Amino acid sequence: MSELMKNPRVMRKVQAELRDKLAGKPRVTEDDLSDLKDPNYWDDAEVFRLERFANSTIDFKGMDMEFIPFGAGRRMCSGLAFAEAIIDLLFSTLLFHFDWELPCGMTASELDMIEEMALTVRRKNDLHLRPILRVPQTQTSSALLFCERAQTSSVFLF
Ligand code: HEM
Repeated sequence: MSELMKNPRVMRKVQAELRDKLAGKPRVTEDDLSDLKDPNYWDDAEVFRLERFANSTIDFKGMDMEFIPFGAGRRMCSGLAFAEAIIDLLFSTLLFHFDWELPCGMTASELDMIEEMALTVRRKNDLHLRPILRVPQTQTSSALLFCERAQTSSVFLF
């Protein structure tokens, strides 16, 4: 907002674009902004399709501006290397050893995806899952111990 106030030309441009697009509407809703990932850069921009990154040369470390999960520039995430290592290890461990079920016969289409805006965007409601052990461990890891303990109480809070 500070930058927009300092640059009235940009402020006017953004406002004109919004007012043109939302002409006649009483307020802005999330649906009105659904094309903010830009379909010029992403096929099916609104679809969760992890494969899109499999053979991609797009850099997520702040070099390619269409994809900056850790931000970019001087104030970008200083935990990037740590997060990258931990998330790969954690998710690979969870997905390798366990299948995952929604509780009480709930289907994927019934799963609520409501988000809550805070310092970061997160799920509004906890994700309750049931882990089913498929590949038992041969060595103890803390992630597995956690899941195995959760498995005994049948519901896993994520
Ligand atoms: C998936 C995991 C993570 C994501 C997606 C993420 C994302 C981000 C983003 C988008 C920013 C703001 C960057 C900007 O303003 O341009 C940020 C800042 C920051 N992150 Fe992360 N982050 C993650 C994990 C972590 C971890 C594990 C740590 C610490 C161990 C960490 C420490 C920080 C710090 C200290 C900043 C502030 C940097 C500054 O303002 O100079 N982050 N992060």
